Amino acid sequence: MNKRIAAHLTSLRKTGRKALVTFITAGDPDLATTATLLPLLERAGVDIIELGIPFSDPMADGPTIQRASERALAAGTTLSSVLELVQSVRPAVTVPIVLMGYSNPIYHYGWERFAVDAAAAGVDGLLLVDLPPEEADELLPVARSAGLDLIFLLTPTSGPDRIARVARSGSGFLYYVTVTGVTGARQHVSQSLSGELAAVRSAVRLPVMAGFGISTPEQAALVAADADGVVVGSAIVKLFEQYRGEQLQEAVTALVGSLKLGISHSTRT
Ligand SMILES: O=P(O)(O)OC[C@@H](O)[C@@H](O)c1c[nH]c2ccccc12
Repeated sequence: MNKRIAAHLTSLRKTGRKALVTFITAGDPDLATTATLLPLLERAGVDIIELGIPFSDPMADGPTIQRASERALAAGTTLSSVLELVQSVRPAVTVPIVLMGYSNPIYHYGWERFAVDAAAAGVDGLLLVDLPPEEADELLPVARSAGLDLIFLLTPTSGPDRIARVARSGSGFLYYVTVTGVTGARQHVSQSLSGELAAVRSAVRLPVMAGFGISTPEQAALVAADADGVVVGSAIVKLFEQYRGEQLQEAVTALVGSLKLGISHSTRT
């Protein structure tokens, strides 16, 4: 269990607040921008930072995040330089940092070496999109001993056995993917989401963060009502296609602020 994630989510729950989790790709458009944005995201109100490790074949990502990965790879971003970046910004960022990625680069880096190096850099959690609990037998023990939470995904098609398996293997929080398909802003939140989230939350002890397709404060408020927090990625990453420098910082701050406000108006527990 990672102390930073558990402490932060417990304090939110005790004060009846919902978490805002945001995703950006490390190295998009360069690592200097990422180093500036991580403390800025915390100041804007983000509770957990998801930091994407750019990958050449991001099969779970829609076009917006695919293009972010391409920009980061074009800038020469590597797994090692992402870990160095986290280490350099860690003193300025108190909220948890969760690395998001695909298992291939981590496998080549070495499961145990990665868990040790990531924890030493100040990473709090890891979500590997294409590594279900059944294939995490090597990573789970070394992540646990390094104090890294392994976060697993649930989807609308996850049955009771799957939910139990993911809840047993994962720690920190569970990620509920609100729609079937890839990441990317959607027009509407699924009508069945509320019931699905209620069912998952009653079956697991871990906090449940819901993501995919959330791009407006209204959508964030709607989803937050039935989850412990919401995840927003593409709507933020889209700003990287339009802005750079100070303008990007202002745009990210404004969007995060509006999402945070939307979630704070969210009702129910
Ligand atoms: O981009 P969206 O639709 O706002 O969804 C969040 C998502 O981008 C982020 O959590 C994420 C980025 N890459 C992923 C791969 C799998 C699951 C989740 C992710």
